[in-house]
Amino acid sequence: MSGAQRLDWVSRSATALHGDVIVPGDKSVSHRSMMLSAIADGNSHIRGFLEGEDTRATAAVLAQLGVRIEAPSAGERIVHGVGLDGLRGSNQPLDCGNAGTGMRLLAGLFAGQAFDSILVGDESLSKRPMRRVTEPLAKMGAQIDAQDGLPPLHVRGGRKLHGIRYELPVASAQVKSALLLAGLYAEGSTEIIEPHPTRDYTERMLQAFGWPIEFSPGRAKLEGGHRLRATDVVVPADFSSAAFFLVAASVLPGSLLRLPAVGLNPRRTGLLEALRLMGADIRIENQGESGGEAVGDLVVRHTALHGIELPEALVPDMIDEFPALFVAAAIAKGRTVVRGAAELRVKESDRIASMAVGLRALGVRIEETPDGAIIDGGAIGGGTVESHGDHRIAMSFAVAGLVAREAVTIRDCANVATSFPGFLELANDCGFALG
Ligand SMILES: O=C(O)C1=C[C@@H](OP(=O)(O)O)[C@@H](O)[C@H](O)C1
Ligand SMILES: C=C(OP(=O)(O)O)C(=O)O
Repeated sequence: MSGAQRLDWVSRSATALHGDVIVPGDKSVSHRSMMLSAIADGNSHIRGFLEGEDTRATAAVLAQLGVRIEAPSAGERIVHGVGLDGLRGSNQPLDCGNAGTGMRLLAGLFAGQAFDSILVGDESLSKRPMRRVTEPLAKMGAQIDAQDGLPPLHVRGGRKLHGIRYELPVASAQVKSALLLAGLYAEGSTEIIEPHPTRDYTERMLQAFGWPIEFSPGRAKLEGGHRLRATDVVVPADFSSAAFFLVAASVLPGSLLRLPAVGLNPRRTGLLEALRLMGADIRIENQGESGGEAVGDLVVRHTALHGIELPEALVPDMIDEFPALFVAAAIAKGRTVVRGAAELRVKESDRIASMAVGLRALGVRIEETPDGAIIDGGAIGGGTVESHGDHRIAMSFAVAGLVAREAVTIRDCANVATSFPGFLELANDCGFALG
């Protein structure tokens, strides 16, 4: 995030990780729960809401547009829905912070409003491609102005939207969700076809709020002209946050961790499969359902990992877990090859480049390819690495430091608060030596 908040961490080798680690609420589900509650009729109660900067930015944008949001306790929100057409325009820019999910979904939601909105973001978000949403939204009749396809986005109000059938060129739940949210305001039906199924939280949550929607893996279809009914939402723990602990306990000898009640939507758990292919010992216990989502306790024990050729089909199901996977690969015995993951280059940082530069600084042999990397595992040395303003890069190098021969200094870690407030404390509570 901003230069004024620069915060460096040092991660040192530790003996073993033990205990229960309760990770915070899911970021994707939290964003969506706030957006749908805001435009529903009636009051929705959200539990497990992620108190991260990304999801709080989404809540602040909706509050700026006239939605009353109460926060009776941490992770709890009561959202007084204003109905589908109840948002009121603001003459101030709407700040999405660091959140690609926030900006892209809100662009879809605001495309059908009567008022203009200007969506802005921080330095990292200001470099992220927005044509993937502005172009298909324009096909629906929206007008969104951007310079070279980058934020700020000026979403023009008062446009009449119509549904489209759209085949996504890249697997992206954010693009799919932006179009579905615009589809609520469109005449006729909006149908999205995906090249590979992506997380279906928007579809499930629309259904929970009473909007008729057809969906199956890789396809979703809805029509305009209905209403959303307020409902209660229980947000599961975020698998992407759990991921750092899955890798940490897998690579550090003697470790045994339990991560209770983690969301296990199959479109999110690709890393579980990848780590198991590498030899990891991760079990699921107490499997059940919470708020319509599969949840379970993840129990992870140290085992020696070996390199793999990552099956490309797993890529969309673990799209946010590659920085953590790269660390596992750097420690595993043998070579790991990742292909088909070019999307990593347009996240909060270019995650292939950020990891390659950082791992090389720690003495790891890694070769970048346009859509992945080839990593030769072995010992990790110490050194200094940059987070590149990217929360997942920062946390991944904190994991690398656990097994490094010397201390690993990670520059600029304040951004961790975007998705995982309290990471440092939780990590140290289970045995990290991070400060
Ligand atoms: O829909 C979502 O909540 C998300 C979708 C993914 O992005 P893409 O849609 O760009 O793949 C993911 O990387 C992001 O962290 C959250
Ligand atoms: C890519 C991510 O989020 P977003 O696109 O919302 O910034 C992430 O959290 O890894």
